[in-house]
Amino acid sequence: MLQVYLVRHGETQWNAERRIQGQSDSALTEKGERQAWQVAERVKALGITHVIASDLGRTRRTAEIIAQGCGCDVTLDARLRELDMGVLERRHLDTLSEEEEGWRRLLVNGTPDGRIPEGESMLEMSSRMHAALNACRDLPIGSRPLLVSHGMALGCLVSTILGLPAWAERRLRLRNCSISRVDHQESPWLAPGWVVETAGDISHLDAPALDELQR
Ligand SMILES: O=C(O)[C@H](O)COP(=O)(O)O
Repeated sequence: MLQVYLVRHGETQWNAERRIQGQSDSALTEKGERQAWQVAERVKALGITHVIASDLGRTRRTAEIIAQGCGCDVTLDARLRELDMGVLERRHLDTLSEEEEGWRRLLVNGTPDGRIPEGESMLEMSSRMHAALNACRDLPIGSRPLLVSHGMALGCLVSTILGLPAWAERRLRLRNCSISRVDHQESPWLAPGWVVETAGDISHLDAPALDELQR
């Protein structure tokens, strides 16, 4: 059975500042680097064969550290990027106007094509995240990949695997450098396809980790 590990990148400067990142980027903090090393330590005995990461800087750096621990190379896949937050990227959460907050609510209130102006919908993100996950099934038999991605992107992926809507991701805390695992099974009785084995595990971290909402 194919097991795929899902890791959210380490804490970044903008995570700490509560600044919206989306497909913009900021560097890992010292804590974020340490978190990535703790993931590497945790997974190095799991027989990871591939480390595949969103091509944004924060996920690439996290993946480089994990790959060093696992003795793998890093492969980049832009489909694993965070939601494109359009005109609100780089903005501090506490500076948003009522109208701008309304745009964010469109993402999570079930509006099918809800999006921030110039941004991406949750359905569009869900589609590319599933494509990236399903690409793991084309890896050689016996592969054990680890994907490095982002809070909303991974929350949306796990939620939709569970049969929840893409916007349910707000109900699932995936903190910085949390580890989740999804398995692909063939059993027709036990829901064939992807199943969630674990979600949001942070037991390997030595200090509390941020959720991007920080509330
Ligand atoms: O700030 C954002 O865009 C998200 O809420 C969190 O994104 P991240 O998981 O890439 O930090």
